[in-house]
Amino acid sequence: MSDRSVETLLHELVRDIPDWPEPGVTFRDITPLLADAEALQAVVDALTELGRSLAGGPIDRVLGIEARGFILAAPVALALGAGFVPVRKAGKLPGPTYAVSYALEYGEATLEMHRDALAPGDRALVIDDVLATGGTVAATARLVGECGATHVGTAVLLELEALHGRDRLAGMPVGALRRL
Ligand SMILES: O=P(O)(O)OC[C@H]1O[C@H](OP(=O)(O)OP(=O)(O)O)[C@H](O)[C@@H]1O
Ligand SMILES: Nc1ncnc2[nH]cnc12
Repeated sequence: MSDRSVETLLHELVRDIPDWPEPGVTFRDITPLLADAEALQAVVDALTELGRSLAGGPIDRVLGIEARGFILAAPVALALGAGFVPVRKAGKLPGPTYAVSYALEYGEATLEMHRDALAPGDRALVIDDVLATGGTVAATARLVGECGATHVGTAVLLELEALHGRDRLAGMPVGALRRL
């Protein structure tokens, strides 16, 4: 366990990259945080607890969103004793999928999930690194709904409040370890 709080770790170890991937965007780079063993353990523990409290009940599957979400969601799934489900960018999953297209802070994307990844009634927790415009989480919640499963919550490291993602996710249980 780190002596530094999760808030402090996120402050110290997430680095701002100005004008990347395009002018006007300040990219929040989590790679220094991932490279610090204590910090990585601390944020995985904190996301696990946040996810548990958002869900307020059983969690059958933890969904990780490609690519940075994968890194955090798999250890959270292990900690919760739940299975892991990858939500991938278009064209990467081999089986029949559901697909949803959405807009990002920088550009557009399509997310896919295997149709049989969740059974009707499954309770799914979503884990990602950054909540920005909310498009990614909204698309993922739609994929969960397509399976007849329940989105019990989304937990992220960072919420970029200026982009008002939470407005788009009204009514969904969403939590962030740090708000910027
Ligand atoms: O709230 P939004 O505006 O939808 O943005 C948040 C998403 O943007 C980033 O993913 P990106 O598509 O850049 O993928 P990456 O993890 O592969 O870098 C980030 O990891 C979130 O998934
Ligand atoms: N500014 C940002 N930094 C890192 N990831 C992001 N995803 C969307 N906007 C982002």
